Amino acid sequence: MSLLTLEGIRVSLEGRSVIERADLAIEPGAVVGLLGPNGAGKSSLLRVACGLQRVDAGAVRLEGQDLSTAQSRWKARRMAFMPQEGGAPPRMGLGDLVALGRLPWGETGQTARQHAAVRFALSATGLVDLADRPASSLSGGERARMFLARTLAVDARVILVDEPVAALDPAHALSVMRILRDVAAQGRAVVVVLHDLTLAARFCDRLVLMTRGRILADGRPDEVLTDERIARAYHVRARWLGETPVPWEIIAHSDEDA
Ligand SMILES: Nc1ncnc2c1ncn2[C@@H]1O[C@H](COP(=O)(O)OP(=O)(O)OP(=O)(O)O)[C@@H](O)[C@H]1O
Repeated sequence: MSLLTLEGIRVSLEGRSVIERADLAIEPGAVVGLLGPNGAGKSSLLRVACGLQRVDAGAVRLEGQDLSTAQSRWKARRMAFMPQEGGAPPRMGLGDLVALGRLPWGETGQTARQHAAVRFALSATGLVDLADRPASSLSGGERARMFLARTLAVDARVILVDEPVAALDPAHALSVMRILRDVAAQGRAVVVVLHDLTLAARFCDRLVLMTRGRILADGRPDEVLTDERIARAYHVRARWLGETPVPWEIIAHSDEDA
């Protein structure tokens, strides 16, 4: 059974249609990459998926239950969302901010920080040594990893992340994509908005390509990322040079064996 389904979603904002019609079923165990040019509706669709965006038509179901009638704590324990803009970090330490991911479980303060999910999130994002730093003192990339860590700390079965690697250097981008794969392999469903087609093709099991509020294609990376579709969606020409649509790809950290 799908963990998360979006059925016949339509959204308009300030009189403009933002999502024309979208149907999506998300299964556990997979990383789904949500792609498309700026303004295609990716963030709007993620916000719909986690119940933050009102819809004009359609329904979202989480574990078969209509999200609009689901109890908020039930929802918050099952679904974690990392928005594109994490906002200015409040005046607190990084470790405490990541521990906020435990709030849906009724844990606060030190008990939350001691939770295995928080320790896992800090370690997976490479932030253990920064846990006592004020969140406001972090670099853009460290901050992005902190917000991802807070999302992972929820220990939710559905993880929705909007552009988690946009601010990251290649090594950290690689780490984050591997984390997403690892958590999906634990039987979770991961939906990740990406602009990097190389990372998307390499790490996602499935890609959903959006343009102008519609889903243009949905399938395996090699099925979705055709020259014709890349041109249609992004208005760029891509040349397929074998395994990936670019002549090189980042394959591992430099201290790892080839
Ligand atoms: N609050 C709003 N009011 C009016 N229009 C909005 C609002 N939020 C988003 N939009 C519009 O909806 C469309 C889709 O926006 P959305 O943020 O979902 O796109 P996106 O695919 O995530 O883009 P990007 O890659 O630039 O992040 C855009 O044209 C945007 O201008």
